[in-house]
Amino acid sequence: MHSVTHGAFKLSSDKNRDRKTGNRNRRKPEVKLTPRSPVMVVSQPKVVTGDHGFVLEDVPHLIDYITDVPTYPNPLQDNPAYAVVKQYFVDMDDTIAQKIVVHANSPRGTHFRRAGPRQKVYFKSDDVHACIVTCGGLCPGLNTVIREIVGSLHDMYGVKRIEGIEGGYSGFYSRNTIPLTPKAVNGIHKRGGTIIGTSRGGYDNKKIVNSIEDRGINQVYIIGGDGTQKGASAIYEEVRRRGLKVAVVGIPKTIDNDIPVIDQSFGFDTAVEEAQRAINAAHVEAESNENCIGLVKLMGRNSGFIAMYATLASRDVDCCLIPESSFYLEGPGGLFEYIEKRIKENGHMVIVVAEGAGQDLVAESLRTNDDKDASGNKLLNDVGLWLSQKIKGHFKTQTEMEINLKYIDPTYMIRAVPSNASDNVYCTLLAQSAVHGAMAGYTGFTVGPVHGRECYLPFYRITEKQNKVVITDRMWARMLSSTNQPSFLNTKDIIESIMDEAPPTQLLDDQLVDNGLVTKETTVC
Ligand SMILES: Nc1ncnc2c1ncn2[C@@H]1O[C@H](COP(=O)(O)OP(=O)(O)O)[C@@H](O)[C@H]1O
Ligand SMILES: O=P(O)(O)OC[C@H]1O[C@](O)(COP(=O)(O)O)[C@@H](O)[C@@H]1O
Ligand SMILES: [Mg+2]
Repeated sequence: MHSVTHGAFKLSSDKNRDRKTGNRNRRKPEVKLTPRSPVMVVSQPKVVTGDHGFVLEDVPHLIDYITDVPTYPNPLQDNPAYAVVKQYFVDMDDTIAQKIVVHANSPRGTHFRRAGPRQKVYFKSDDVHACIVTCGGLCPGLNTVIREIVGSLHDMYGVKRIEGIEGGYSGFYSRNTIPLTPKAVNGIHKRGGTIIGTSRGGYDNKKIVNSIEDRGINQVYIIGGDGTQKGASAIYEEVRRRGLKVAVVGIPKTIDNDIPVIDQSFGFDTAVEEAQRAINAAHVEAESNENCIGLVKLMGRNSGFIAMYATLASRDVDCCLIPESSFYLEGPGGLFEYIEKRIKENGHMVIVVAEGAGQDLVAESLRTNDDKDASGNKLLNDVGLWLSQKIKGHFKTQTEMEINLKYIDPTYMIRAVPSNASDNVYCTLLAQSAVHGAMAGYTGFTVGPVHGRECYLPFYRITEKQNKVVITDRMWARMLSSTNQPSFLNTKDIIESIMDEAPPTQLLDDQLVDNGLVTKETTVC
């Protein structure tokens, strides 16, 4: 293990040791490449340690691989709007704790670098040539993030050259760019979608970095979900391998809220709010018709957050089905039994199903579908349609009860709306933090709030796993108690859920040390 000092901390890096388990040669931050991309050397995580089990999972900086990068005073110091803020610039040693529920003897645990403007910047305003790209599925707030990146670069740092890459990653090498000026982006936050377009697939690492190099771009803002961030990480690695002075910044986007570590993703709040309209409609239909079931399908490929939060918010939902919690239809404790009971008691019911729920059951009765989208994401069977048919079939053939079923699929309508007020504010903070980070010379990072504070996170922290609803957690229990639905849980599900979800920060101090995640060395400030 070798260590170097970095600010007030000590930077430890053991190339052969797994950062989390401490086992040798078992785990390295994963950068998956498309088959066409050649194997690439992945830079080591910057893990910094301090007193009392303090660990900083730091992000790369241009000076990590380029020597003699000149610095300049931050132009914000002359900005009248910010001059009044007491201590506007972020202290170099400010970090944010990942875990805030602690005991008296808890180690200080994992921290992330606090986002925000720094005293020194590593780009002269006139030299900045920035670009923005949006990739993957739509999400409310994309236009707000674009608008606010342009605004922050222009108004705070006096940057004039900002371009939009058209139509996602492939736009880097197959399309013209779109000039983005404050005037061009004025008012776009009131529109859904993305003014620069998006796409799945088309990721070609070498061609993208060639395009960045050829165009003389030196700040790249990449807005997208888990797939996009894996691509962004590989772009950063290639930029670094070529020794380019280019800041590569990710801004996590996912309507499904499936990105880990950050509090929540932009657009999620809007999606939950918009889902209420569909649930209300289902409830009105269900209440007004005899023995009626209102069934609503919501987005959530692998994570059921939208369904869970929309259910909790609405209070009209009798059953919520999500990918993380398997369910079954027939027999005691099954869905059909519960529906019969609710209809007999209430005369109506509302079911919310996330699109990724029950895919194993659907695959059993439909032709197995192994199709993938252009990005390699598995295409899902329509669980809403399948469930409608199953419920109708059951009541027709197995019971005396006649039921009505109204199926509502608002999925794309929810995704296409503009972001609400709270998401707009959130997107503004994300964009400003991203710009401050790039101007300060940080690179190879993504930005997001951890316990309400904007942080710079290394790419691997948000791509190594997906954020999922923990069905042994209090939130799911709150949801179950609000609907009174069966839990459909068996012991195996509970054990699997606990094994999957135990976060590394729950480790105790000694375990952290034993596992080689931190060293016992401390640094003299
Ligand atoms: N493992 C990966 N490595 C590099 N690029 C990827 C990877 N996965 C997806 N991409 C690219 O990222 C973009 C968006 O990915 P996608 O999965 O469709 O959406 P999202 O980023 O929202 O999850 C696509 O252009 C896709 O080709
Ligand atoms: O039909 P499309 O546009 O490919 O996307 C549908 C998928 O996109 C999502 O809205 C978001 O997925 P991404 O975060 O991967 O973009 C999923 O909820 C949904 O399954
Ligand atoms: Mg995705």
